[in-house]
Amino acid sequence: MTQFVTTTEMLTLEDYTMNDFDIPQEVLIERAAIAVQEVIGAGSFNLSHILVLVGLGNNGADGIALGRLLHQQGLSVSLQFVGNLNRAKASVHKQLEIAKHCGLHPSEKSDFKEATLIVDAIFGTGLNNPLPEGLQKMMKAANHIDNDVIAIDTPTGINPNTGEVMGAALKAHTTVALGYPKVGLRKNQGRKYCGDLVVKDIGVLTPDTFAFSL
Ligand SMILES: NC(=O)C1=CN([C@@H]2O[C@H](COP(=O)(O)OP(=O)(O)OC[C@H]3O[C@@H](n4cnc5c(N)ncnc54)[C@H](O)[C@@H]3O)[C@@H](O)[C@H]2O)[C@@H](O)CC1
Ligand SMILES: [K+]
Repeated sequence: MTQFVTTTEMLTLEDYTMNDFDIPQEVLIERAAIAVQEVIGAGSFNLSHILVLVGLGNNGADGIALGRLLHQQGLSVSLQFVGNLNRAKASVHKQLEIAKHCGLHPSEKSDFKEATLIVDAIFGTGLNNPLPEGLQKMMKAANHIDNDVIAIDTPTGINPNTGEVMGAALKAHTTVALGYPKVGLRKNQGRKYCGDLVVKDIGVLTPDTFAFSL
């Protein structure tokens, strides 16, 4: 049976992996990106133009790394930041530098309708408040466009612990859960918004003695 986790449990396991085993965060981010790239490759998505919506935390960093891998595959990729880059985590700046070295630069506002596939890398397990109003509008508008959406880890706007919609949420065709799926994906609206749930190992380690709460 699939093991679901709370965000606190996921953070504990990520810290254990990075601190007790000295596995750098960049390794987990790269593996997250490769995992989503594999799901995209195995699916029947239209890859004519891929729009990656990038947030300011580690979920965004996963998205930039994925965008870079898809760009290096020869695909047409736009990276669009959601929020002010000046407030982004160090992991986002680091991934952006790498992407730029590889020839992938962030785009100004993109037309969602031009994208045949949207990657949702705005918020993951860090979402802890209702989405800002502007973002709620963007999510509602995007839900009316008929293109596939792949969510990295969780669909943006879904509370990863309760499955509730935090103001608005982006409906995914497929959600690629990293390490373990978060419990909100099987509760309330979380189940509907995540679409097909694919769980991928990204090398997060779990102590033998770890007591899962679910
Ligand atoms: N912890 C790690 O080192 C790893 C995390 N990973 C990825 O990182 C994600 C979690 O990353 P983060 O903890 O950085 O969080 P997110 O990237 O989900 O969110 C970024 C930040 O946004 C802020 N925020 C939350 N709700 C908001 C709201 N409504 N309006 C505005 N800002 C808001 C919070 O300060 C949060 O830290 C996971 O879902 C996964 O995709 C993976 O890359 C593996 C490694
Ligand atoms: K996401």
